[in-house]
Amino acid sequence: MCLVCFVGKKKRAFNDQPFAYHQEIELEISTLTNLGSGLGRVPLTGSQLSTLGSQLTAQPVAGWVVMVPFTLPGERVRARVFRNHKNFSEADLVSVLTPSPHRVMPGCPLFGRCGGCQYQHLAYAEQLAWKRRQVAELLQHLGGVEFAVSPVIPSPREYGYRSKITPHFAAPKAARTIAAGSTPAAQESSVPAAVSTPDGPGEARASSAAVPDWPIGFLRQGTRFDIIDVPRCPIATDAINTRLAEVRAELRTQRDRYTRGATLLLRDAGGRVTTDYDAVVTEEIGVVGLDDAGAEKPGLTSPAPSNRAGAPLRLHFLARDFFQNNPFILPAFTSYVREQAAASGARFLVDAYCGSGLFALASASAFERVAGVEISESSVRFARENAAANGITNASFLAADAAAIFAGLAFPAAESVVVIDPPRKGCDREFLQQLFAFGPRAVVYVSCDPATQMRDLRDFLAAGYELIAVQPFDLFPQTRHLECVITLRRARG
Ligand SMILES: C[S@@+](CC[C@H](N)C(=O)[O-])C[C@H]1O[C@@H](n2cnc3c(N)ncnc32)[C@H](O)[C@@H]1O
Repeated sequence: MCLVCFVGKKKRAFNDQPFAYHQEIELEISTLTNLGSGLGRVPLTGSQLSTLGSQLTAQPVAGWVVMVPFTLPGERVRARVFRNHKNFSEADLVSVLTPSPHRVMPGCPLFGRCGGCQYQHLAYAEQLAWKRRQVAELLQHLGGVEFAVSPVIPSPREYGYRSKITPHFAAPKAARTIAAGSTPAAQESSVPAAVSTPDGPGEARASSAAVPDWPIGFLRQGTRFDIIDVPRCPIATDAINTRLAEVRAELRTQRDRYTRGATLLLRDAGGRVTTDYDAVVTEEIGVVGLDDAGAEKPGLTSPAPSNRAGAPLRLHFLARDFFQNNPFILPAFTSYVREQAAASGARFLVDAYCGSGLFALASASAFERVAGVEISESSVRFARENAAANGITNASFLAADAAAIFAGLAFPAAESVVVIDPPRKGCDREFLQQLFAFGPRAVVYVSCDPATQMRDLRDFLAAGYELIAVQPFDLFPQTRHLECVITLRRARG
């Protein structure tokens, strides 16, 4: 049998093997994927196996893989299949039959419908444990090494930490009155019915009636174009949420002026929120690495970075440019990078992909000289200004592709450490070739995508570097994202 279902705006034949469209199945969730979805296996019957026939690349010995977002390891769930792939199926959660002891009430009424968060239903300590495990698995599968991963350093704030959000809206004319769960995309993957409690429908279903006809918010879970209205985002700072309410009200009064969709920026720097992409904002990396009793927080072995005069770093940058989005963890994060770099015994530091100078300036007091490279000219302009404004005189910055830093670099390789913090796609080949040709004594590789980081790790190992430390940081609580810092030392060559 072949149904036709909607995928985005195109009609596509539904592959009904091994499950029919919207067939309900029961399964036990065994693990979480890197995308934050629960994964379980369902034994197939002999006739299902023979119908699948040549489609199978391998016999699903342990059972057919089914991904069910918003479920947790150890849970038994009922799920509704909405897509079959070659080797796995995707299904929506219908109900949790046996809940995990780690299931908690999500902090956001839109959890499960908004595509932004994946883990609000999982106790924070367990989020950290799973993220650590995922780094270990990526190390093994993509990096090709078994190595002890340190416990994930938590964010001081589990909610209210994000200092930047970018909500979207479509052209008002294109927007139409929709009922949650009734759009084509939502038909394809309907809203999970029970993301909060095992037997309760949760807010997601309860609030399905009132949907504004001009949503301003984030992408709906499981879609690429459908925007869900988000009046408040609990992972963003309070200041952002206050401003968000004002911005949304202003937009709605001027609705007729918009002929196209757009993406808004709300950037909180020290409690002041701007929506102007070209505004100059300031972030202070305060000395907040101590808990209320004055003890150091786990993971911090020295005070947060400061300039040579001992004052906290104050960094300026353009609101549109890159800056880390969780300022509360930055003292621990930048201290760790500086300590790892300094522990190599190097006298010189290169900060590749340096943005407005975060790691170079936070580490400058531990080195004779630091040099940064960054492709964004405005970020480099601010990195230079930030050095001067913080009284840092041993830092220089180059506006160029990262690979360009090595030509003419006056630092001796044997006395140098390179900090790398590339975009999600990881390091460019050209950059790695130049880096290996230079051959610094150590590398501290910071990444917001451990998958590309572990892919690059193979090249480091092949080039004669050995892995010294793997330290994840949770910059993004309630989401599947994490930051990982790996330290490498030159072993030979
Ligand atoms: C993840 S951010 C890190 C920025 C900085 N380390 C920080 O933490 O604030 C990556 C940076 O790499 C820059 N970038 C992207 N491609 C680059 C390239 N080919 N060469 C140099 N910088 C690049 C981006 O502009 C961005 O500022």
